[in-house]
Amino acid sequence: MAAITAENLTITYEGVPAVEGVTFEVERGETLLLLGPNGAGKTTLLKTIACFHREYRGELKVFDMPPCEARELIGYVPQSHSLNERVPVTALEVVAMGGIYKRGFSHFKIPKHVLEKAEDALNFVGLSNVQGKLFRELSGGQKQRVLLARALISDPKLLLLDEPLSALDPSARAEVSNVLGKIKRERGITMVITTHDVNPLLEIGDKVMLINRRLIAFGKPEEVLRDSVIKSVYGPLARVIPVEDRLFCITGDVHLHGHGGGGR
Ligand SMILES: Nc1ncnc2c1ncn2[C@@H]1O[C@H](COP(=O)(O)OP(=O)(O)OP(=O)(O)O)[C@@H](O)[C@H]1O
Repeated sequence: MAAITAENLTITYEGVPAVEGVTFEVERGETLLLLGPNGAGKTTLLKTIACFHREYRGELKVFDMPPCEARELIGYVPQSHSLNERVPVTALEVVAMGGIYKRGFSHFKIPKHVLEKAEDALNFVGLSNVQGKLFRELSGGQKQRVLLARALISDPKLLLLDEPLSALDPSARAEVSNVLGKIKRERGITMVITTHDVNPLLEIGDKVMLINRRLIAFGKPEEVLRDSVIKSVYGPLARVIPVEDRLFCITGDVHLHGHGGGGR
């Protein structure tokens, strides 16, 4: 059974399509990198898989169920800067909240077993040393790892991550990519990761999907990341450069940060 199946999927906002006629499948345990320019429909597709947005036609199944029936199996990791940071919560409390909401607790007393799971999750992402620190005082890379821990606490079978590397410096990007690799290797969780910059994630991506409202290309990284495909979406300056045994994809402004850095 596939983790995600979409067939002729069209997603609309008040009747206007943001994603149109998309067909693809993600196998269990696979990591899919979802790539596309601004406004291509990446977040819309992710939110629809997560059951946050429900206006679609065509077929969409998550573990063979409609997305809203599969919610307990799905972890969603938003962009870290989309969180309200005025509330003074600690890293540990942010992680524990992932367990509380899923289990339907209505009051803000975190049960001991949830706190223990939160500690384990923070340990898994390498952040046990900051558990008592305020979330808003953490670095960008630490915040993103806390959000990963929060999603992991409810043992999801599918993790949906919206631009987990955006607004991070190269060393923080490497930190977060390493944790994503660990989640894939040690937990075997299926992941869909939206990104403008595919380069730091290529090591963990089994498949790449390029969309621009419609599906442009879907397949293994070396099948999708080809000059002609990238140029068709990002224009003539975009290109794919083979560097030793890996690919480097330049889709916009050129920022080369050395090995594992990001060209966009
Ligand atoms: N709540 C909404 N209501 C109406 N239209 C929306 C809404 N959210 C997104 N859209 C539109 O849907 C299209 C796809 O947007 P989406 O945010 O999914 O793209 P994206 O690929 O994630 O873009 P970015 O990389 O800039 O985040 C855009 O045209 C956008 O304006």
